[in-house]
Amino acid sequence: MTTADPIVRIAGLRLDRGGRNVLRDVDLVVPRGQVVAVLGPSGSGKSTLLAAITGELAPASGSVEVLGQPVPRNQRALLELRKGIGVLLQGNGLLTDLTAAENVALPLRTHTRLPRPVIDRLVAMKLHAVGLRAAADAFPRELSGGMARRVALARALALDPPLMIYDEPLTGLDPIASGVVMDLVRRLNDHLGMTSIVVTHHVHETLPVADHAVVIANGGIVFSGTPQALQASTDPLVRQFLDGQPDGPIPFDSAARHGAAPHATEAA
Ligand SMILES: Nc1ncnc2c1ncn2[C@@H]1O[C@H](COP(=O)(O)OP(=O)(O)OP(=O)(O)O)[C@@H](O)[C@H]1O
Repeated sequence: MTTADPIVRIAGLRLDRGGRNVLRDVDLVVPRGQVVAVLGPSGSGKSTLLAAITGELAPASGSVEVLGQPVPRNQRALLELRKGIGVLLQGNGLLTDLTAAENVALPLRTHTRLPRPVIDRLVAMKLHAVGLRAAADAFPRELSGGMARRVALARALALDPPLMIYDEPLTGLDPIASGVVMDLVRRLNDHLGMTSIVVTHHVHETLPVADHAVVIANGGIVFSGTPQALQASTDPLVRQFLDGQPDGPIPFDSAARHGAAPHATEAA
């Protein structure tokens, strides 16, 4: 892979879940170094798109290339690729009986054979990067929601992944903590030379730090462009989502539009 190659290249992608089509005709290129916001209403398929990028979900058709290679179906090759993808999930996933430092050390212990002093040093660096070096010995229950999210971020960064994926990084955070996390997303992306994909419905907190925005609705990408172009869009679909209007071209029950029965797990 050369430095000019995109980090993610998706072409003609169709994704199905539970026998139902969720996304179709998706084309997306994420250039190296960018922060790309993937926006869209609940249930539009944002997490489904992430699942295709991390190889959890195989395409029904089309192609997904990540870090210069088609996402492998072979488990061993997939695990290798995933070492290059840091993922921050909305639930944090911190282990409650381990300290912040021990949580951050986990991926290093699992995936490397580095000696203990080197791991300790790397953990201190990652905690420092998220402004939490002083909290190294704290347990997750002793941290605020924003601090716990930053520890989870430090853990996702542990193996220096070239690609970071954030799935709803602001869920449950107050406006101040949200600002801190989004600022970190941008600064870490630039300082550590990463590329970031941020899936969220927190439009107003995310657009200021994004280089590019994509809006998913009604089974596909309905907007792709700069945050400025998104804010200026007059497309009724985009406006309905941005302005939070209940009535418009995005149906309340998006499954109904596809002519299939809503899935049992569909969010209310
Ligand atoms: N494992 C699954 N099996 C069947 N259907 C699924 C599965 N996961 C998601 N879906 C369906 O796929 C559609 C898209 O879901 P997805 O979670 O990707 O949306 P989302 O945009 O990430 O939503 P949210 O913002 O609420 O997290 C929904 O209709 C959902 O019910």
